[in-house]
Amino acid sequence: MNQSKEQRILNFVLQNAVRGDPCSVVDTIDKYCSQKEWAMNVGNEKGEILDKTVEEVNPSVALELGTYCGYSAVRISRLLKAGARLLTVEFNPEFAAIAKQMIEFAGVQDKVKLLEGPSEEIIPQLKKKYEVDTLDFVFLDHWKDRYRPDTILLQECNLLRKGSVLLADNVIFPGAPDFLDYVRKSPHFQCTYYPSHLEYMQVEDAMEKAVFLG
Ligand SMILES: O=C(CSCCNC(=O)c1cc(-c2ccc(F)cc2)cc(O)c1O)c1ccc(O)c(O)c1
Ligand SMILES: [Mg+2]
Repeated sequence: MNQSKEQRILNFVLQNAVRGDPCSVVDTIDKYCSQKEWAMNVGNEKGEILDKTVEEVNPSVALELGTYCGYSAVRISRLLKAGARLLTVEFNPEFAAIAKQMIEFAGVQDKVKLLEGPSEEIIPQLKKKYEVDTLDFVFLDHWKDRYRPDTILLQECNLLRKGSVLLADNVIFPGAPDFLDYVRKSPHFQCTYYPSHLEYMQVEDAMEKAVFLG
């Protein structure tokens, strides 16, 4: 049976990146996806905005919605301090299987917990089943029409505290207009807009940071 694009990306990493070196995994995925096959990783340009935000927050507990092949899970976890952890949620079992192997090859498996299932089911389980008190950082990169409902769900589940930082990918392309409208109009969020480009393309995109004010 012919391989999926995601399997081809993983194979390219297994054959060309350095095992246990997260930076080489990130660079190798970017090399493949910019030269061979486009894929919906956050990419290096928006990845640098992600890096700066993670370094600024220095989270003990981080959540990612939308793992895909594990590119941003590796990118985020390489910056986490000792003892900090990333919970990453993936809906698609094929993507989750690829991401698991990517995370293990990068050597960050001790920092990353991959949760398979829809975000709307997993978010309400975070406190009791995954022993989360509150989240310091949330990276939204899953279905774009889930950003707004899941942001509301995070608040309803008391998973945000004063200063919790949300960072959303693709707020311009494919776009998350209802999320932007919600956080920018809400008195509970302080928002910052970061213009950028769609990964590996010269198409306009952007990221939005929304800090929870309590
Ligand atoms: O992961 C998923 C769904 S697939 C990934 C979503 N991401 C995108 O759709 C995505 C798409 C594009 C893009 C696509 C076509 C273009 F022509 C141009 C751009 C770019 C991105 O950067 C993206 O992130 C999930 C669903 C439900 C859950 O509850 C859950 O936890 C996870
Ligand atoms: Mg994205």
